[in-house]
Amino acid sequence: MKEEKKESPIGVLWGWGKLYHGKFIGSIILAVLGVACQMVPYFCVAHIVTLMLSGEQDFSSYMTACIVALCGYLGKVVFANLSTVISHAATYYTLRDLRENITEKLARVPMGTILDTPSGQYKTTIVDRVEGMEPTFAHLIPEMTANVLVPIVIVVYLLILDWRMALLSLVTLVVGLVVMSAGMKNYPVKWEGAVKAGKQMADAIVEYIGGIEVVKAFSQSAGSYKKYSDAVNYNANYYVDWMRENQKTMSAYNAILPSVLICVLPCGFVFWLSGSLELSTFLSIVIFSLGLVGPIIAAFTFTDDLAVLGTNVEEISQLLNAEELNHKDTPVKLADTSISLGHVYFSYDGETEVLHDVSLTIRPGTMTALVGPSGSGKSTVAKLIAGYWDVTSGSITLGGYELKDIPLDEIADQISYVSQDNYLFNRSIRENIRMGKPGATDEEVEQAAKQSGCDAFIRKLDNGYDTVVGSAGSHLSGGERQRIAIARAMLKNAPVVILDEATAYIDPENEALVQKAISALTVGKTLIVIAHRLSTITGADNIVVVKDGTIHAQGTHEKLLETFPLYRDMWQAHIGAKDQM
Ligand SMILES: Nc1ncnc2c1ncn2[C@@H]1O[C@H](COP(=O)(O)OP(=O)(O)OP(=O)(O)O)[C@@H](O)[C@H]1O
Repeated sequence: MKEEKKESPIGVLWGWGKLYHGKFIGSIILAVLGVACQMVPYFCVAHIVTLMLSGEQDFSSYMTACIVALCGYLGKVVFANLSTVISHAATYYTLRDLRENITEKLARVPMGTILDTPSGQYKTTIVDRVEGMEPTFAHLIPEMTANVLVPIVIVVYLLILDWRMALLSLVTLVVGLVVMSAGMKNYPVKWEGAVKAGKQMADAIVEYIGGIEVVKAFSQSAGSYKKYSDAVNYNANYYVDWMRENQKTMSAYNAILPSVLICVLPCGFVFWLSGSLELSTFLSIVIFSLGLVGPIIAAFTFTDDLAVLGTNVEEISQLLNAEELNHKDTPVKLADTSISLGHVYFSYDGETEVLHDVSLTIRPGTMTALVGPSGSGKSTVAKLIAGYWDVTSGSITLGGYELKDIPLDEIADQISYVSQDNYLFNRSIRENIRMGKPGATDEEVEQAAKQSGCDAFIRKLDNGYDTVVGSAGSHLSGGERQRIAIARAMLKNAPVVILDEATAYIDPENEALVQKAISALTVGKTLIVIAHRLSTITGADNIVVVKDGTIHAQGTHEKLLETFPLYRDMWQAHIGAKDQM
């Protein structure tokens, strides 16, 4: 098989910034001009030395050289700053686009991929790793290019002046490079380990904070905190060990690289004494050699960034290239809201099959209830219909079209999925409800809240509809969160509504109200309900009994009571439980 050629990390990076190539190229040109100007004072000093040695007495010649040197210095300051400003603008726009692309991508990958990844990892990639690209984009690209290019030009000039001295000025550079490459040999591997340690730490802290209620309730703070503190300690020790390992080579490198004169001076004296090197050339070369050091050291400071680039780019690319849900983009015209499942098989992990040969027809405008023991696969069926995952085999159609032929946003427009743990964002109640229909007026939002029976409790809150609900709606009770989620779905007014245990948290006092609201919401709609409380679905047009990932029976409440013992048992258990309440 032909192996696909992998693009270099710099190539990938350059591709990410393609909208801003003009700016990046501009910043490189300005940075080159800046470093070139930085070298001007060295030329001027060399020129002054030559003038002095030649016995020049004209004051204006010296002053001209000083003014040119000053201009060079000012030019360096202006060009370097302009380059930095432009490269940073291009960089932050690129990082913004990158983050937006990642979040857009997350909307297109199967829910399973997202749920199976600890949220700490997403935070690390989207926030830290993307931010880690800043030095590369804003500094490495313009500054390293400039700090490498200009010394090359100077070395060429030195070669013209005296090739022996030019080579001697490069000796410490070459030795420094060799020492550094020995030290950097394991850098990418080490950085990969550091990334892993960082991720472990992020996962541990996200888990600890997320589960803090459980931790407190079960007095396990020592135990669960240990996982976090272990991760933090591991991370710190990892960096300390790494630093210790590198200390000798880095010290040697730092000592060798700037000491250019170590060869230039003694050998220069020998050549001068032997008459093969002019004094003015010798002194000019000494001055230029010293001038070389600054840009070269500046260029070498980016080697760390270069070494970690591969790992960072790989991590971000993995997210950007994650497998997407298999859906077409061409809009379709759905005939109606009929839904049909044909011989559907499904596995979350590719190993354990959760649904086996499920076939089901849901007519438009009807109510279908999925009932069955816990873990039987009811939510899985509902989520497959909502397009959260692709089926492993078999087909699901909506309005006559295969689900995978309908664009994802069109499915989202057609279906409202209300579950028992609908997420509320840390914004006002008004904004949370408005998510059902962006652009809805305040009146529409309040109307939906009234219909879902939450207007009264919202008005009792200090800030009414403008009350901020806290992280994940933590300032509200389970039942309140639930009703807001129902209001959101009401506002959305999608033709297909899936209620996955949506009334689970509603207290008996509100249940009648919410049931009434749900009835109003679902008039003329295709409704799929998953309910443990069978009394809420006795009026369904079709009740589907799911057990062990297959459909065991379906029909009306009366028909199932008559013909299907498992349903009869479930009904008896439900009635019994109600009686005991
Ligand atoms: N994201 C997931 N990844 C892996 N397995 C899952 C996932 N979600 C559910 N499962 C498994 O799939 C099976 C069916 O789960 P599902 O949630 O569909 O059942 P259910 O009938 O809706 O249960 P309940 O009534 O308790 O909500 C279970 O064995 C469950 O452990």
